[in-house]
Amino acid sequence: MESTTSFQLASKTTLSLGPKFVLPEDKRPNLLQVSILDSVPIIDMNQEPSSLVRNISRACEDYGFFQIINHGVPYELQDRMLSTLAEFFELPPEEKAQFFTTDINTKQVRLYNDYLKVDGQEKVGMWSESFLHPCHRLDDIMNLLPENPPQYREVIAEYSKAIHVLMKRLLSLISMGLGLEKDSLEKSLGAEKHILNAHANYYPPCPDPELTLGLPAHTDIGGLTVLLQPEGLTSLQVLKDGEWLAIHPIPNAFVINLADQTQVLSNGRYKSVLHRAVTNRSQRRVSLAIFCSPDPHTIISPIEDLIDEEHPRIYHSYRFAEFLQEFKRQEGTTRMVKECFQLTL
Ligand SMILES: O=C(O)CCC(=O)C(=O)O
Ligand SMILES: [Fe+2]
Repeated sequence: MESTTSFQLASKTTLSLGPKFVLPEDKRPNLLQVSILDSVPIIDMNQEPSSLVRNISRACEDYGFFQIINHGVPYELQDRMLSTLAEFFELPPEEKAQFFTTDINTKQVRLYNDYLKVDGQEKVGMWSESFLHPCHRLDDIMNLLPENPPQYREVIAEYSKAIHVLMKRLLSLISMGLGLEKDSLEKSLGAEKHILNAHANYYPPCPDPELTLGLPAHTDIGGLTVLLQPEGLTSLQVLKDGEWLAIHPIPNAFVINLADQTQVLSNGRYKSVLHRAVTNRSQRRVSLAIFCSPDPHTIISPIEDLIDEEHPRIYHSYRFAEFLQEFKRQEGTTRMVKECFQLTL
């Protein structure tokens, strides 16, 4: 068994912030500088189709992030999903240990503690645990998923099915916003071959949120992300014009963000932006991101209809497996993966 269980979040008591978790000054969150004046748009999915497309398109261009309400996924299911995840993360460490791994190449189901390399070497652990696994075509991997809590497999199956429907609807609205056929983005992400991954995050209460981060600044690498965050705790922040903006949770809403492949497919018109999670002193927080990504064999290339004299091609074509390889190579850094596939103009 690997010795990666150093961060024992199963404990409900306040953990001490050992030096392993303290970021150097220039990497700390600087919470007083987070803007409270602006946040990302809130979009009602029940509005008239042409204004819905227009509002989503504007949010994609200006922020790369938005929240949606009236999306059709039952509130009760969201609640059940988050409490099931909390139960999982709070299992005794011995029971969770079977999922801990640092093997990012072969393990499909992974529990891990994210980190940043400081000065290119030393690892500073993030104040979180993350649990990642595929959540589509679940029959193929069901036996690898937790048996405890006993409802885990059933709840994740029901939840991801509902999110998959929502994801397809969002992809078609985003395609229309780009002036494309409604199935264009989904097709470009490999049509039926696309993959859904569940990325659950657990942030215990933190004795000093100024010294550490829950998740470091990153962009998501797939095509589109649907994030469920709990009510009452503001933790997610997004970078806009060099400033961090907080995304306050709204009851019964999802946070939607564009990920790297959509930035490339849209030839840079829609942005996949940096975001991070900060910690809080008082309560544990659980969030769940569902990533929709291409299969590793899918060729990703800016969509031809979005390239013209005024908008010359920014990225070259690549197999998604190459992107994943570069992503892994940059582990522990504030990754700049899509930049490696940019054409030098
Ligand atoms: O916990 C959050 O709000 C952020 C999660 C996130 O960015 C991710 O899972 O990629
Ligand atoms: Fe993310």
